Amino acid sequence: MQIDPSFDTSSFMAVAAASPSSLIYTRSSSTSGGRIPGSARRTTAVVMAAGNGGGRRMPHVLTVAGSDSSAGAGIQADIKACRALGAYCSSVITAVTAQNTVGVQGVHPVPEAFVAEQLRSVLSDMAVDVVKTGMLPSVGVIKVLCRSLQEFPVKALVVDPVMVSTSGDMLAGPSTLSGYRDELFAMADIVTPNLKEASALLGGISLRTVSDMCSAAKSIHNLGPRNVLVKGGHLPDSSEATDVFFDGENYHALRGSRLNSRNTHGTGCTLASCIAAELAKGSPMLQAVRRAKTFVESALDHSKDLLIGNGPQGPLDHLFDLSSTHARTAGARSFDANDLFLYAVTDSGMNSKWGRSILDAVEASIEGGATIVQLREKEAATRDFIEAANACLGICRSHGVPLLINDRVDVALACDADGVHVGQSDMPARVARSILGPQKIIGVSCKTAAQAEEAWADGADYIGCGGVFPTTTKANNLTVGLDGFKAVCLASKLPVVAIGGISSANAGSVMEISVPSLKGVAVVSALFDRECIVTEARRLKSILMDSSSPHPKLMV
Ligand SMILES: Nc1ncnc2c1ncn2[C@@H]1O[C@H](COP(=O)(O)OP(=O)(O)OP(=O)(O)O)[C@@H](O)[C@H]1O
Ligand SMILES: Cc1ncc(CO)c(N)n1
Ligand SMILES: [Mg+2]
Repeated sequence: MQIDPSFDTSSFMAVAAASPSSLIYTRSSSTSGGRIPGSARRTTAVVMAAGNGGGRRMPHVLTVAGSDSSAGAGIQADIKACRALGAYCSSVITAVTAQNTVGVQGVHPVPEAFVAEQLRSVLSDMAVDVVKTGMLPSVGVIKVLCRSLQEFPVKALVVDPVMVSTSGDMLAGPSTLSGYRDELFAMADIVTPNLKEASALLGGISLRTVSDMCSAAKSIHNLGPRNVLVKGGHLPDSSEATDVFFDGENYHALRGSRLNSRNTHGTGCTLASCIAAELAKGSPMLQAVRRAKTFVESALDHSKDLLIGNGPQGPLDHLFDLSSTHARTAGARSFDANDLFLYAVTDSGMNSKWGRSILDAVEASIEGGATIVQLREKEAATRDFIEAANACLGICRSHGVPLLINDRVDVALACDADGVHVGQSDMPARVARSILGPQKIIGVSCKTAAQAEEAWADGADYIGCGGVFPTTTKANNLTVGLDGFKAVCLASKLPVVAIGGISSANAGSVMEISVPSLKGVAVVSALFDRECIVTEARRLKSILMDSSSPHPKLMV
């Protein structure tokens, strides 16, 4: 099987449309003795899907492997890894294993005829792009697979010659060695043995160095596969996890640093599945291998502190990316207007005047009681701004304090901040909302009731209204005064935070306006242009609490 690097889904749809789908299906149901229920209905569905050319196709990997009850390796790893990289993964189960983080307690092979039946079910119907193999417990299963692949050719075949688990337990009999060498390797686009498997395939030779791995890759290449990846996850005394890739001409040492983690069970299955997923997406082989290795590294890194099981070998969390997606989409942080109570807005000029890093300033404001932080960096280079925002986000998240970015929607996106605050001449809130999505917090600076109305219509969460008092922080800033401020608060459908010239001397008079929409005060110099930010924040907080109706958050 040749991999076609130019493979794309549209050309595939054309082939699918041209092939007599119903004929394929009829053939498959007759050989399965008519045991697939609803075959007539499904035949119609296939014809319709192929006929109208519509719908969304996903790159499709079929894994032919064993089930791992601990779900870190085997079929379970393959399905998760493929999905993490955007491919659909169907599965033909060759064996059911009983295993956990201690080791393998039992292996129950699936009868060969039933492996054949599963293969036919999937390959005859589901437009598989790439087949990936894992645990093939007997030479009989290898032969069944070779026959199926001859009958239903796919774009590429990835063979992970699983023989021994990381815990040292046998997952395939020695007779499978001949099955791999004499039958399957010749059909494989890539074979991915670990050190023990490479050694076993080559009669038990010792593999201790990267140079040994290169020789092994060449010898295995002579057995027929187009490419070989000898995995060095178990290379002794190495601070690196180096794999050797050989395409028949060139060797590539794929270096990575070795991560110190208990949770490495399933790295091999994951790597091979990721290669298969990338090939199904159309990547050329070396790129697929590199991307797969990068994914394994990320998964290892994200799973370092995972505590699953009591044995020495824990699983990877393949879907680690879902955690951040979940936090973003499950409304983990929906806007709470009470967070506006003591709103700290940073100022780089003041920080440099007092010789403070932005991070120290933010940390001190939170320690003193700030309930929300906005980073307002007018001069910083974008790269520095993102770096500072990432650091501040760590502090804010650990205290449950939302972090907003002034003006820069791109920076907010880059660091996954909680939202943005935009002024009247910045990006319109409506546009910011469409870019940031429904979960992020958006605040808008408003001086008039009309602007407050527009902010509400644009999907903002709150408005900042001012300058309530004259300020030197913002040049040429029109002061609306306490009366003008109160008028906007009364008109606003959104919660309001007061801003402009607010300090511990006048914060009480602002809160005493006591309009329901008024939720707090925003301060810049009253915190950051003072010697001790913590003290000033504490002072302000107590003034606000004394002069406002009880703050719901503080009553809990
Ligand atoms: N501790 C580690 N740090 C970084 N990369 C690792 C580590 N362990 C394994 N890898 C990488 O993971 C991939 C799988 O290699 P490994 O040699 O562990 O395969 P394996 O023995 O088949 O795994 P399995 O446990 O699934 O059987 C390789 O790319 C390897 O370099
Ligand atoms: C089912 C299964 N396949 C592969 C491996 C290799 O890690 C394993 N431990 N279990
Ligand atoms: Mg392995």
